[in-house]
Amino acid sequence: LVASTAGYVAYKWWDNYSRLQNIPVPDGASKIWGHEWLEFEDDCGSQWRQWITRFGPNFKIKGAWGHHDILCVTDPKAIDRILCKNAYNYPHSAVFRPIIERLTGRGIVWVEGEHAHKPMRALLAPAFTLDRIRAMGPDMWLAVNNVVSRLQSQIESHGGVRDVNMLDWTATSTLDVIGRVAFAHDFQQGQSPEARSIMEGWRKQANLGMVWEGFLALLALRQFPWIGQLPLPSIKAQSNIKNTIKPLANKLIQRGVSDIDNGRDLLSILLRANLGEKQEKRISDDELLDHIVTFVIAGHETTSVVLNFTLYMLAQHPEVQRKLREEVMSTDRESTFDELWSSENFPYLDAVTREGFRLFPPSARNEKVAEKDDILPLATPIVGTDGRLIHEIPIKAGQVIHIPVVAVNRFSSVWGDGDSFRPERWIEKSGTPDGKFLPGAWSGMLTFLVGARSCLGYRLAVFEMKILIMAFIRAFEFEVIEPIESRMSATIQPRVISRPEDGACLPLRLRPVVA
Ligand code: HEM
Repeated sequence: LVASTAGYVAYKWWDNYSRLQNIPVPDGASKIWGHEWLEFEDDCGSQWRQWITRFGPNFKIKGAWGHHDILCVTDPKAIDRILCKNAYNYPHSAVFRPIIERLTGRGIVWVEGEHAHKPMRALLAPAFTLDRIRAMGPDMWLAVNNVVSRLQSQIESHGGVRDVNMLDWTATSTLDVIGRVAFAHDFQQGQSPEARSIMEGWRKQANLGMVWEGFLALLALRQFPWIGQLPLPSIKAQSNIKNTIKPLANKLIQRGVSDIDNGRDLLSILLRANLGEKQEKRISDDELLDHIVTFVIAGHETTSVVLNFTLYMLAQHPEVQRKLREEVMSTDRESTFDELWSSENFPYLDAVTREGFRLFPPSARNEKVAEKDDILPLATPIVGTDGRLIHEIPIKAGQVIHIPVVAVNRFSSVWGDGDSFRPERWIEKSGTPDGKFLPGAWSGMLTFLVGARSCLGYRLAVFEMKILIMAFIRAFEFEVIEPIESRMSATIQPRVISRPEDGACLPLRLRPVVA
């Protein structure tokens, strides 16, 4: 026993020693938690930005519980290698795969490897073309208007001003939109039992992810993956959303072909495409349902996160809010995709939307693991611990890599005043990298990632966000009640600084807009 323990410790030491030699490492690592606790505690990338300022765009951090060092990468050429040029060598970390399977089933976010992922993406991509998204406009407006009207009536019945936890309303509106556009389902402004169950399930997961216990649970799963197979209530709860959505979508499939002939929703589009395929190339109903669950999960929480923080920013910056309202009140029409997609008709709405997506990427950090040895080229050489310049970083198989999306999106060297909410930068164009910094990434930012596994629904998300902001700003004035911080969880969450025990929360004061 002693000999094998000593052998294991020696192997772990050598494995870690032989990785990432000469790469700078910040001080202040805990013997037990490495730097991972500091990373977890971070408020929207400030810790990463401090490390970047001190050690340059690429450095390593110590892993918790003796895990090997983790490489943090923000160099654009290295990111291009990981996400674009050699993307299939960098799958999601093994910890997340079972969680993704429990959440969504074996859909496109779960699938790994070029041979499995590429054909699946080719199958789903035609559901997200410009024409498809264009046709979803009326359904999106219907869902958003219903939620806004319900909120208006509540506020009127309370005498015209009300303090509201906006989290409830943003989650409701994005769930209602995705219900309609993913599988023609009406979640009844968050009132149906299924909607309540989905939203409560998410809130619980988000709250757990923000606290010490959630951090510990992830470390335990990484160290002892078999824990994920135990019948623990918190692990079983991860399947609740999938188990709620699948029967609802299945009903639509069972209604038969005639009903889906003209459907504009993603399920009808996929069903029609599937029926057009030769028998041997068709996918099963079960796989189709996994895709729909994936769309609902990928599209619901993410969009509500960006909307939460954008509304908070607007509440914090009344002058921006007033200017935006002036612009969106210039018409009371339900603007179409073509009117909203380009920046020409509503330049300020476009600028506010981009600024929200830039500052608050729901997935603040992307984690990848190298499958095979590789070499990461660097756009800018870094100074190694021995003082010499490093032009490329050799990567060993199994290396865990963090891409701190939120820090990349806020780089002051790229964006100027990167931490400030300043929509004007998109109008002046002076403070935007115009796609030169990360070629191919939407608006030069990493919010939707870039490359082989970038977001398939980004057009839908941007269109939806503009409709949501337009509808809420036309209807209400937003005021800050208490200062909010942003916390890392599966997606970033707002929390009242003075009341962390409340969990995810966004109290705002709302007044109806008088036309
Ligand atoms: C604010 C809104 C959204 C953001 C910020 C966002 C962001 C992302 C990111 C970062 C990924 C990559 C995940 C990873 O591989 O680690 C992703 C993938 C994906 N997203 Fe989105 N997303 C949003 C909305 C949507 C919507 C509305 C849909 C569709 C209904 C959607 C569908 C997908 C799909 C299908 C993938 C998997 C792509 C693949 O692996 O090939 N997303 N999204």
